[in-house]
Amino acid sequence: MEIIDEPIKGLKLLKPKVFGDHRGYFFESYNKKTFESVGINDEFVQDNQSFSQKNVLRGLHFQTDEFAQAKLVRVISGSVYDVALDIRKGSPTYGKTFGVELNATNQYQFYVPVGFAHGFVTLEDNTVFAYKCSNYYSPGHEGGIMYNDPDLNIDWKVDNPILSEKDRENEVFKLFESPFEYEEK
Ligand SMILES: Cc1cn([C@H]2C[C@H](O)[C@@H](COP(=O)(O)OP(=O)(O)O[C@H]3O[C@@H](C)C(=O)[C@@H](O)[C@H]3O)O2)c(=O)[nH]c1=O
Repeated sequence: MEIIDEPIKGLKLLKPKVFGDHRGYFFESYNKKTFESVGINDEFVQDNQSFSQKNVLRGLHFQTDEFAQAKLVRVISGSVYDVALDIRKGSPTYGKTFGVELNATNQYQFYVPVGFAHGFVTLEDNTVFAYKCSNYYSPGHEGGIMYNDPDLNIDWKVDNPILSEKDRENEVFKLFESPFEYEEK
C-alpha cells in the first residue's frame, strides 16, 4: 500500500496494492496492522454504505463531542469527487479543503480524521460509497456546512447537484463555531 500525506495535515490518501488476475482482482481494504503502521490508529466501530445516482451531493458532514468520527472512505462502484474541510480551530489550514477523485478503478481510500467536515458528489450513476467510522452514528451530534458556501469556494465539478432536505439547510461557514481544536502532533 502506498500512502500520501495530503497538504492538509491529517488527511491521507491510500493506494492499495491490487492483485489482478484472470478472475478479477483482490486487495485488502482494511488491515489493522498495516493501517497502524501508517499512523491510522482509530478503532473503527461502524461500516456504512450508500448508493447514489450521478450528481448526488452528500455533505459537508461531521459529528461532534464524544461522537466525533474519523472516516476511512472508498468507492466500490462508480466514482465520486470527495472533499474534506478542515474545521480544527487554530489549524494553519482552517477553512481549507482538499478534494480527490475516488473511483472503482483507482480503488483509492481516503482517511479523514476527526476535525474535518466531509462530503462527496457522485460523478457516475450507480455509485456505491463505503466507509468505516471510528464512532457510532448519533443524530443529536450531527453538523453540516453548506457545500456551496462562497467562502469555501469548492469546485464540485457539477452544477445543481441533488441534495437531501437536511443538506439544503446546512450552516454557513462564516457563522459556524467549530467545537474542534487543532492539536499539534
Ligand atoms: C449517517 C447515518 C445515517 N443513518 C440514517 C439516517 C437517515 O434516515 C438516513 C440517511 O442519512 P443521511 O441523510 O445523514 O445520509 P448521508 O447524507 O449519506 O450522510 C453521510 O454523508 C457522508 C458525506 C458522510 O460523511 C457520512 O458521515 C454521513 O454523514 O440514514 C443511519 O442510520 N446511520 C448513519 O450512520
